[in-house]
Amino acid sequence: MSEECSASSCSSCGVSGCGSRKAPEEKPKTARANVKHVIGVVSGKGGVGKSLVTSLLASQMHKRGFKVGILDADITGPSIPKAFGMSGRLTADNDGINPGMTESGIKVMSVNLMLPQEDMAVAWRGPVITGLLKQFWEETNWEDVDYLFVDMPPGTSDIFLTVMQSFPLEGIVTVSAPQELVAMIVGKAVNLAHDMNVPVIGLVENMAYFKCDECDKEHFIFGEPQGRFVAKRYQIPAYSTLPIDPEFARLCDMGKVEDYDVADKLDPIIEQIEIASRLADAKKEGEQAQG
Ligand SMILES: Nc1ncnc2c1ncn2[C@@H]1O[C@H](COP(=O)(O)OP(=O)(O)OP(=O)(O)O)[C@@H](O)[C@H]1O
Repeated sequence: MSEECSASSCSSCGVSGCGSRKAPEEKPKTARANVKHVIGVVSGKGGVGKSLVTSLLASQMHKRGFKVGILDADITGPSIPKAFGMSGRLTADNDGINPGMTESGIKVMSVNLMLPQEDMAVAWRGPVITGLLKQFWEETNWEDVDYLFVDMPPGTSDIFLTVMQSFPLEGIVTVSAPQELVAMIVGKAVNLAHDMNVPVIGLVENMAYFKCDECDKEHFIFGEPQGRFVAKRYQIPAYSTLPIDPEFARLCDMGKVEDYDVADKLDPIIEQIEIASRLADAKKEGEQAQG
């Protein structure tokens, strides 16, 4: 029998018995074993469209027939449930916490699915957030997931470091807005990822241009996009641009982000994610063959 989670009654999820749940090694099985590939989506700065890109990548992978999950690690600014129009509270059972499910079937774990009201502020200190994130990873009943996308907190805070250190990230996709300053900040995240041995798979330059309905011309409002040069500078193998599109904001507000037709705009990133996964699978098979 499932019971409801409530973050208001406990520093983490508050499910009765949850706080005294046994240590991971004593649990029958963590869902972790069935999550095949974990991809982080990062940005050096807030508000550049990281959650939007996470949602679009997850939706695209799901449309390609993969089983997909999103772990919303942006604990103090969670926006994934709203973008997918999810409400209601999570449930838990003896095996762990059951993730929420989007309309199309993407699994989602987010603190906003634990709060009594979606506008309730999360003013928790770092160690509490760190504990919650580890719980999200270790104690969620993800079951079979081909690709788990982690919407990381913006910047390079201690929470960012926790995710980088505790989650088996196969690679990260970094999101930038067109201003050079933001690109420079992205460079910090990229350098940190390199230091932590996590490959940077792709760079998405969001809000790179605006396409006029009338003349069908692309206007580069913030000047010529710098992302291609940034990608080259940091040896990031895939690069995509997304336009400023009021439809994004409209669909996110309506909770219908899955309905956005991103066409082939993110294909270079998606192809690179698939290449990274194939490499990781081959590496695992090689290690298993060696015993
Ligand atoms: N290309 C775009 N065109 C129009 N609106 C956009 C675009 N990208 C993002 N937005 C809007 O900007 C807002 C911020 O986007 P989003 O939440 O994805 O940013 P974020 O980087 O995840 O922010 P934070 O890290 O602070 O949570 C949202 O309302 C989103 O709909």
